[in-house]
Amino acid sequence: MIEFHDVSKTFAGEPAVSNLDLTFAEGAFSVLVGTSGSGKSTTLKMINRLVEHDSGLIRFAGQEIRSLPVLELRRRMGYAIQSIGLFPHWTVARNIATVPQLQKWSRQKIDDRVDELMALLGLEPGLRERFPHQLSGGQQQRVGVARALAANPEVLLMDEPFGALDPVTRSALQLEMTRIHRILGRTIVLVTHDIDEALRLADHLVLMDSGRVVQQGTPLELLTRPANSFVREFFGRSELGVRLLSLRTVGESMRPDITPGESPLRASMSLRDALSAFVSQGCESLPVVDEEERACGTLYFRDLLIREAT
Ligand SMILES: Nc1ncnc2c1ncn2[C@@H]1O[C@H](COP(=O)(O)OP(=O)(O)OP(=O)(O)O)[C@@H](O)[C@H]1O
Repeated sequence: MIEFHDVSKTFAGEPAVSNLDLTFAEGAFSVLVGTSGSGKSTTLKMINRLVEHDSGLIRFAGQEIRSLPVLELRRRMGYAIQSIGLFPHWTVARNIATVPQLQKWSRQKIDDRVDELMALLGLEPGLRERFPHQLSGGQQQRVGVARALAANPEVLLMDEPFGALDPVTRSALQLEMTRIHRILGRTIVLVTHDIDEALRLADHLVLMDSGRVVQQGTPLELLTRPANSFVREFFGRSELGVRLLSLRTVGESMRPDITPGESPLRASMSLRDALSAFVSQGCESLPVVDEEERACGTLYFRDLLIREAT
């Protein structure tokens, strides 16, 4: 869907990103993670040409992005950022409808789309005519995401979209994003410096440092097969997430589908023990049995990393 070939960018002679080779697959939830100043935002902004790359090639749906008119490119990509940028004197409904209005959709189609997106993002219909300052931070972020999705973009680009939120609201919105991604199957590229957020959301995780990709792959690959000591130490800091896993059971997090497989987990086991089983077996899902050894569901590795906001 989006490919980078040997892409570099410097600002005033200082390299911001160097020789990036990346593929963001269609329908995948890709997450760029790394320390401050590692080049994550620059990478994201090069996709919609808010930042122009100096060298190399970036393709979107097979076409070199510079061969597309910049407005067309941006119309095909939703963009949601931490500072939200809602228009303060516009209602929630009008903010969400920004792009459809520019594209001159009919009033009815816009109204229907606003209703649909508010429901999708868990925004009460009563908030429709409110102004941004009359919303909580979490509600504002939801409106920002709804606006980015309004015109059915092929790609959703998100730059620290939950950065300013308290941990509980942040966790709730992360959960919403995984649900929305599952429903819409849209290609998402998200930037964060939060390790637990990255592990929870990503299908494809890209770890950056000093403008370079240090390692990319599934979260499980990066956790279990770190390419070097930097990767190991970086994820070592997510110990807190692992500790939290010991508070919850497999039964609470499994899905009801029954899948065949050896070495099943017990529903009463803690997620921390389940994590050890995933790591030692190097697989993405494991069957679950109840106390009578009857198959009762499947635990997916990625669901381990989604914490409920309770
Ligand atoms: N417009 C700009 N002008 C000059 N330098 C810039 C500009 N944008 C980014 N940089 C520099 O490029 C490097 C990469 O910045 P970038 O914002 O991509 O990093 P980041 O990983 O997203 O960091 P953070 O998590 O702190 O936002 C940094 O050294 C930054 O100072």
